[in-house]
Amino acid sequence: MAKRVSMMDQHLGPRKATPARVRVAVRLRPCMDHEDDKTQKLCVRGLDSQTLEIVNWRNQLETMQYQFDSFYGDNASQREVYTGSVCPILPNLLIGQNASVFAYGPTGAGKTHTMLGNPNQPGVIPRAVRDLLQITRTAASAPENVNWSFTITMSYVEIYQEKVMDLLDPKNKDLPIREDKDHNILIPGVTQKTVNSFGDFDEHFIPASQNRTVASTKLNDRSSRSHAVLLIKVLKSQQISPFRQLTGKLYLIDLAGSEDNRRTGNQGIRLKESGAINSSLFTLSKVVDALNQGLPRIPYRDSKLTRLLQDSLGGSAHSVMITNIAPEHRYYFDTLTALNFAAKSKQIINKPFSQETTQSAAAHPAMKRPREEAEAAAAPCARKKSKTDSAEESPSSSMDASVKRKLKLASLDPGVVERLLKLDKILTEKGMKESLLLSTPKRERIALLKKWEESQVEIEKLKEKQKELEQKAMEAEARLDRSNSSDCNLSDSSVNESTFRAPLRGRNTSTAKAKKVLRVLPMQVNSRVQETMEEGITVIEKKQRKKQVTSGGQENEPTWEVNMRTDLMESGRERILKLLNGGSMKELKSLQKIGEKKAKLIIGWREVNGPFNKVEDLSSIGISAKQVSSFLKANILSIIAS
Ligand SMILES: Nc1ncnc2c1ncn2[C@@H]1O[C@H](COP(=O)(O)OP(=O)(O)OP(=O)(O)O)[C@@H](O)[C@H]1O
Repeated sequence: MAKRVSMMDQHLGPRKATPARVRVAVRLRPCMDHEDDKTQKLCVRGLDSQTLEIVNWRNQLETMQYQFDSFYGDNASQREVYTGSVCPILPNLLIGQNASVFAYGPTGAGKTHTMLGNPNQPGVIPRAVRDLLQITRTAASAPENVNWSFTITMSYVEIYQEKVMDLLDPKNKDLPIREDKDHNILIPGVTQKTVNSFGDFDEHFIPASQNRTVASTKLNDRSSRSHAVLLIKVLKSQQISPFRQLTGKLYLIDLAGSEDNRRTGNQGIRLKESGAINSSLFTLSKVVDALNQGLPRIPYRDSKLTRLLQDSLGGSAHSVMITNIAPEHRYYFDTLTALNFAAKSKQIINKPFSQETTQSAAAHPAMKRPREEAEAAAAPCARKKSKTDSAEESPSSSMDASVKRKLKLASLDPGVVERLLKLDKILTEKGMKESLLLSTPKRERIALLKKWEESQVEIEKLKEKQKELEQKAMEAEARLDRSNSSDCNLSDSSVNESTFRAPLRGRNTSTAKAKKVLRVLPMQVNSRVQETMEEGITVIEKKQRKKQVTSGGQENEPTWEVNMRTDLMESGRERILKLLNGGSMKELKSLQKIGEKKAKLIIGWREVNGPFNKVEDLSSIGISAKQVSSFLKANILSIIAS
């Protein structure tokens, strides 16, 4: 669970201080004009390490003075700027606080030079990364951090024409910017690379920088056409319970310069880019004004730039703004605007807090036993970030990856594998090879296919065997019927077994184990008595007094009389009575000649009057004596047979 720890709560000595103001530094670039013109055209000069003056355009004989946290003159080195303004905020990252450094100023004033520099004069970005690596290494070896580990990751994006583009993976275009419940600004889906050494950083950063949109204008040969944002995350994780995690984020931002298009000579796409740049910088200025005036609504959402800087301006970060200015007279109004913006920005108060989370012991990887790890890996939706590359908050990509990694195919049902194979076929046909569900190593896939084929053969064999058994059962039955008919010389009008309901209905020709079957065989008209398979039971066809012919001209079916041993009759009667008094609806319905309606009547009667004393009491619910008698006979036969 994430929790905010305010600076007041931390007992951090000097850092226990009050909310942090945005620190503003101004850097004056050297004059780039010809030597001869220099003195005449300069409009700004430094007075000390914090103060500078600029000519008052209303009165050339006057100057206006500005004071900032730091002022770096035209001969200040990259190292001075870095150590004076950026280096002091880096330790905050190790205690889970955010920091941001952004270079602001008109086009051609030296923002990219300050942030990036060149191989001979490295700027803020390479210096900060190098120092962070060093600081975390030192911290990791300190005795108080013996149970902590440190991880550094990087993401790099540009905001080009109001679109967030992933410079580490240019395919990732127009990424969203979101805010989590703790008001942290996130870029879901942005590429994140782990940085273990400066070599790692170079490897990712250099090609990514080449992806940044740069073009030539009349004021700058290599003018940035976008705002570039490098995000460095420092994760400090406790390796023992309670597994605290501190996440500090450092934003290093090289803003595009404000442009006066009468002087840049921009046209077409350059003009469009310039429009987007100026509009986002105008929103930035509105945000600063709103913060200074304490307005209830700060228009962060009016541009992608301000949305991304929400943490840094009036938010949770320790922020440093380096305002770059140019000394040449032709830049006068740009410089004045930049200085005024810087002056009002320094009044902004941020409220840094530590971003700390704790993981339950069970959830921490160190506490997972191998089996739990395997289970976590097998869970299709489980999210596990790769050690080197990952996408921040990217549900779809991580889901795809986890499905590929975590489908434990060897343990899948062959039917599932078959369906997956079919799906893969469809995906392949649609050209979506990267989404294949069975993207597992070839060896494993072949083994699975083999297993699946074997299962199919096994299923076929079982089906064949079942057919054979059914055939045999039918033949045996036919043989029995033939022998019965020859022995008894019986007619086709034999009593159908279906006359006996549920208890006898269990006869299944396909089951190998034959059920006990009662065969009631009709006698011939001459009243021969047939002993049934059950000892003591005889079934006799009643002598027909007269051949009855129905109105339809059909002969009536013969009726039958069952003679049974008295003791069998009595025990059957007892069992039926027991059923009548205690049987459920379903059990009652399983009795011969009892349907739903009668079963309901039986239950209702016994609820009101108590148990039946004898089966004949069924007459109380409207069953005639004759019906009771045939009910008894039919059911006694069924019960004996079952
Ligand atoms: N302090 C400095 N020392 C030496 N050269 C500098 C300094 N600052 C800027 N320059 C040079 O000035 C030129 C313009 O600088 P840069 O490209 O950094 O400007 P920018 O503010 O980033 O412009 P844009 O907004 O158009 O991208 C570059 O050639 C750069 O090397």
